[in-house]
Amino acid sequence: MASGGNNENVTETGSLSIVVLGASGDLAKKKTFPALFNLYRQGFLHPDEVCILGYARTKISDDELRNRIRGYLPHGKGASNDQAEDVPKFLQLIKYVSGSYDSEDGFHSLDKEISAHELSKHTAEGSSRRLFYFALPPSVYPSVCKMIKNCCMNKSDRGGWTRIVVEKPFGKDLESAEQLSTQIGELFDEPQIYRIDHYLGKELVQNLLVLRFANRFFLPLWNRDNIDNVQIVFREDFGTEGRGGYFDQYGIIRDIIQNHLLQVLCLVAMEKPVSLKPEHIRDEKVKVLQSVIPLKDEEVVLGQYDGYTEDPTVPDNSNTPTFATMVLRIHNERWEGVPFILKAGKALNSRKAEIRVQFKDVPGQKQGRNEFVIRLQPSEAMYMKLTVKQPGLEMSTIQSELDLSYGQRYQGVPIPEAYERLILDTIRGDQQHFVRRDELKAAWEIFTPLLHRIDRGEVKSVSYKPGSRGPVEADQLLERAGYVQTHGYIWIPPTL
Ligand SMILES: NC(=O)C1=CN([C@@H]2O[C@H](COP(=O)(O)OP(=O)(O)OC[C@H]3O[C@@H](n4cnc5c(N)ncnc54)[C@H](OP(=O)(O)O)[C@@H]3O)[C@@H](O)[C@H]2O)C=CC1
Ligand SMILES: O=C1O[C@H](COP(=O)(O)O)[C@@H](O)[C@H](O)[C@H]1O
Repeated sequence: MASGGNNENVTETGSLSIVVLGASGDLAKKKTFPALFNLYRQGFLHPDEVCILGYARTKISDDELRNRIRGYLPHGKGASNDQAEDVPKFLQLIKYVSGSYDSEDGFHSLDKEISAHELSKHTAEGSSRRLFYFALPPSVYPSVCKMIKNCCMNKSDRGGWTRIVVEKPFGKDLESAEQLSTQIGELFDEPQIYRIDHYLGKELVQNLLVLRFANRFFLPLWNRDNIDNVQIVFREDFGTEGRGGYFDQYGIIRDIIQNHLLQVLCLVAMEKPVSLKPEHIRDEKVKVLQSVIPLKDEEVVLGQYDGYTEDPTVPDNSNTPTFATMVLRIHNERWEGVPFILKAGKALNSRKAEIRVQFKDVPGQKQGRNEFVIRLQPSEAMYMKLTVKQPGLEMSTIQSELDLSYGQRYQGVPIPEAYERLILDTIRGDQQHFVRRDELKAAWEIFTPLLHRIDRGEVKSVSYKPGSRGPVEADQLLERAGYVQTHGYIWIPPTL
């Protein structure tokens, strides 16, 4: 087997080449390079080991690439002096190679640059680390994998490794995803493939397993006997904004629900893994996905915001949903009968991502149900809504909260960006927070029948006003699923 990850004998030090493929693009400049910069600043990328190579078709010089990236690194207002001083040092680590994605010339040039770097660090052949980050459209993944395999691998296996990080979307449906997986799988072994889902790198998503399995509070309650419904919500207060062409081919289910929200669902619903080893965790996630029963039409609401088709890159008659609420049901002992409501929308009235676990009624208690909310963003927090006696002489009850707001509790502690953490995991060979092939397959199995029917125009999106809560039908579905909104709860933010 080729060397990859999850192997105790692999190299953790020595020359490290990080190649950003698609270096001239949006993702690279907005996410990948800033994440690398943050890792560099914190000492995770050592200047005496690392070289960063950008690769793309655009013909630009090293300096032109550096200038494109510079503005996206935290160095202006709000950045510390140290950060500003680190920028030029970091940029000097970056070189650029131009070439196409389907011819060997460019990849031979890339290999030459990598080898020159390895030689300059006196790295023995085959013991170096080579990381290829695909900030590219998936259509070119197969040819790029082939080029890397033919031209850029470690020359022999002496503890070094070659790993690839691939971005979503991994296919458009079950068949295309499986085809892509097979093509990549013929060239790389699973431990070399890091399918990134950046929601798995968010602080409070990473906290989920600790929270669930390290606290007595939750262990006995986390099941159908106590929990009435679970909502996993993603809301954005802006539309597709210049990404209409891409978005229209995918829609909100492929863009957010099939990956980000479903990954969160797995962590909320899975059983305790045998150990914290990546394979054990991923085994449990796959079991959850395989236990999801087929979606029912009456438990799906799709929406499209007014004005979406005014984008010139979107067809006038597009049925692509920019909003969806749907109920997933997990057929197992723990969750039978508990609706998992996944909700995602663009151009809504607020921006947030959260998990809301609503508990069943307490007999005779009318104040409102207990809820446990984990807010992934903005302002990471978790809070429990609970009933207490109203302070004072009278015996009356109100809803209040136990509140763990990260900004308050962990003042001055920086929360790492998702991409930063996940790239570091890749360098360390930890696949826990990456999507395995069978997981991906099971995820597509859930949504493919519905997606095909939407693509054929058999399931329609209803319209909603930008800046609203989305279609009213979605709130009606929520109510039918059993969610009871708490009225009269007022949160008073704590002051220091
Ligand atoms: N640490 C902190 O920062 C804390 C903050 N708070 C804040 O207090 C406020 C109240 O908290 P909370 O009650 O948990 O959260 P929200 O008021 O945001 O939402 C409560 C629930 O009601 C739904 N909802 C809101 N409006 C409607 C509607 N018109 N029809 C149907 N459903 C609706 C929401 O759905 P949807 O998600 O779709 O909007 C959500 O499921 C929030 O702003 C919250 O952020 C409270 C405690 C701690
Ligand atoms: O993957 C995607 O995620 C972003 C939202 O990411 P977040 O970390 O800001 O919540 C979304 O805007 C985009 O459409 C989608 O492709």
